[in-house]
Amino acid sequence: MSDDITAVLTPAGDPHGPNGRRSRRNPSPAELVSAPAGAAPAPSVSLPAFAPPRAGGAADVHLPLTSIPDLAVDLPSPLATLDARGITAWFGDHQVLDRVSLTMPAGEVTALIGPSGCGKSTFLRILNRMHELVPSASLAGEVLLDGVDIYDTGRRLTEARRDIGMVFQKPNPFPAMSIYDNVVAGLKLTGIRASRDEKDHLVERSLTSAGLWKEVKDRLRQPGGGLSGGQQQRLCIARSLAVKPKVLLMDEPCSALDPTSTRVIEETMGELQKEVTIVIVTHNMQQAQRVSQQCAFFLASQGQPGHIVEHGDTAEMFDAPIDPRTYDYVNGRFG
Ligand SMILES: Nc1ncnc2c1ncn2[C@@H]1O[C@H](COP(=O)(O)OP(=O)(O)OP(=O)(O)O)[C@@H](O)[C@H]1O
Repeated sequence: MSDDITAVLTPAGDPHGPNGRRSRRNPSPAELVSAPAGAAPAPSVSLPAFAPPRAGGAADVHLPLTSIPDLAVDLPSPLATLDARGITAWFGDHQVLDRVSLTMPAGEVTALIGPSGCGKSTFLRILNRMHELVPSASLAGEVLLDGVDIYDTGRRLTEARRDIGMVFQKPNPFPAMSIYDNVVAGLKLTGIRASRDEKDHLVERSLTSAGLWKEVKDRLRQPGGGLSGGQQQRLCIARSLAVKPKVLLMDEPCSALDPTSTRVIEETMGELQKEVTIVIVTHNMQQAQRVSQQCAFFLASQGQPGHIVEHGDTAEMFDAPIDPRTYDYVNGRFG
């Protein structure tokens, strides 16, 4: 990526529509940096189904790159709590979540568990406004980051994405781009300027936090695609960390990895939670127990939309769940 790239940001428009539903808008490059490898960019859409037309349509706005002084220094982001309130979600007319409320406390790891199709990933994607990339998607409810609604019309989409990063199931570094450039890629795409020294510092800091620095410090100019799967996933974590998010969302981050790489990522999460609040979707009950302090059990039963059956302290959820369905699920009796 060249240094003179101009960040092209697409205004979010009004995410609220009639009936309290929020709906889709055009993807920006900042969204595409966090999109899974191989995922087709969301189609360019004119106007959301539920939002009133805006004069002039969704024209791109070229914003100058801005320097954010606190970004590239050692100061950690203040730990933040993420609060989802009454989240209901649809794909077209298909309701997939029903009034899901969950507090994900600052500095803790919250695990989302439940059978396939119960809406865990949809919920996760709502937490950083990726749900709206799907053309038919809409939602109702609030997502508060330290009390501020990330869907508020006064907040830029890129701001929400910077504060709430995402790591996907399949590692998705830019394969031909160097390890160094992979880490700093998010800066330009979120409109942040940093000096060479700041970038050097940020790369070392982010790779160290992601548990990868020692393995790659002598080959930072080699392509990210040359790393092993587990290393690539940690590179993606480093890329997310480079913009100093307050929350890191992880959607089955170890499901494509071998047990050794999985253990390294889990250890990395243990260190990371000191500087960032983590929400992880996992099908691995042992992993949920190992890495999380809070746990939420989702279920979509008998054609009903997904909802939370039970949530709370992870040890209690596994040792003494209140609901018999939770007991059955965490003991492998279904799902
Ligand atoms: N892009 C989409 N378009 C239409 N329906 C979708 C889309 N993505 C998910 N769904 C539907 O939403 C529901 C919830 O899916 P979601 O992927 O959130 O569940 P999940 O619990 O994460 O499942 P898994 O554990 O298998 O990943 C499912 O019925 C799914 O088919």
